[in-house]
Amino acid sequence: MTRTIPLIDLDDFENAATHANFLEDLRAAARDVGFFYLSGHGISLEEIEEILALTQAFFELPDDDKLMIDMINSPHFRGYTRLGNERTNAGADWREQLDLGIEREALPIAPDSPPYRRLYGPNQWPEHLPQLQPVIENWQAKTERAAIRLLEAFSLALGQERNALANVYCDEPNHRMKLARYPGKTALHSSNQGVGAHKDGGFLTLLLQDDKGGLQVEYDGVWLDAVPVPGTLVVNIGELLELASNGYLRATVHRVIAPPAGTARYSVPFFFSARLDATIPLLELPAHLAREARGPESDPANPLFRNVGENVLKSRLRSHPDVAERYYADVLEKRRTAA
Ligand SMILES: O=C(O)CCC(=O)C(=O)O
Ligand SMILES: [Fe+2]
Repeated sequence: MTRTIPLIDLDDFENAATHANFLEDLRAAARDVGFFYLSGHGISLEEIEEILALTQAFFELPDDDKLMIDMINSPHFRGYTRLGNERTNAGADWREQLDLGIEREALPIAPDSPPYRRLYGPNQWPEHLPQLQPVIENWQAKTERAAIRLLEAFSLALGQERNALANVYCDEPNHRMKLARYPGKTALHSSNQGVGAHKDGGFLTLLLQDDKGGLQVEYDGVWLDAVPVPGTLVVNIGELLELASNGYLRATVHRVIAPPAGTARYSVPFFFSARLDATIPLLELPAHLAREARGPESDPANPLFRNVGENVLKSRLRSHPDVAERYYADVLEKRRTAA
């Protein structure tokens, strides 16, 4: 049994000489640890440095600038979240962040529209950092491309057609991302929780982290450190891929430990999901893989929904109770009375 997080090179996918081994390594990495480092993702070191520098510049803006784009202004869960205002696994997280999604107009909402339609809409951009928007849009395009290539590779590795999952993201792939800053511990805040233990809700997460470390992956009952590897992204499986593969692949539990006093850690997670109106298919696995599929995990505290919009909305409502109360009171009320 390995106890290290493997490295996968996406360039090996398109190369006839390495294609078959690549698929086998990908399947094994995703099945075993559920986390891997990714190179060959098509993003240059300059682009990585550029987005990390702008992430830092964003958090160095005066508080007033950041609070002007507070997430509480946005029914689409876009914008700035102050330290301590986000919750994971019933604890307060210790990071500040800017949440971003696909830039588009809000959809018209009718009384019987599914609530997840409220998730579509514009971002909130900081007025005094105009360089940010083009850099984010470039990052979204590049990571989306890498995520789609990976999903194609996963489909093949699971014995499917290359585009077996395409109809759940085609035309309208959906994703969200954030810029995050984890401050070091202080006398006032000595908890270890940067972000509490959780699974990601989408298909795949492609995360850029700086060189500080602190990301940990649960593997066979122990926490493994996802030690930073320069130039790579860290990829993990989300709940939608767990559902599609009938639990053959598992959405991996992970967390972030707060950095030591006097330092800060920056990260840029990108969460690739699917059309919000899509339903996740159950892939028919070849017999030798189907035998090893455990079924999706059933956790009453975290139900997994095949309806993409519902699954995405579930984690948004849980992470940002203040935004939920303001714009989704009707949904919360319905869930309370149904419970
Ligand atoms: O910042 C990180 O390294 C991980 C963040 C994370 O797991 C998340 O936002 O879902
Ligand atoms: Fe996560």
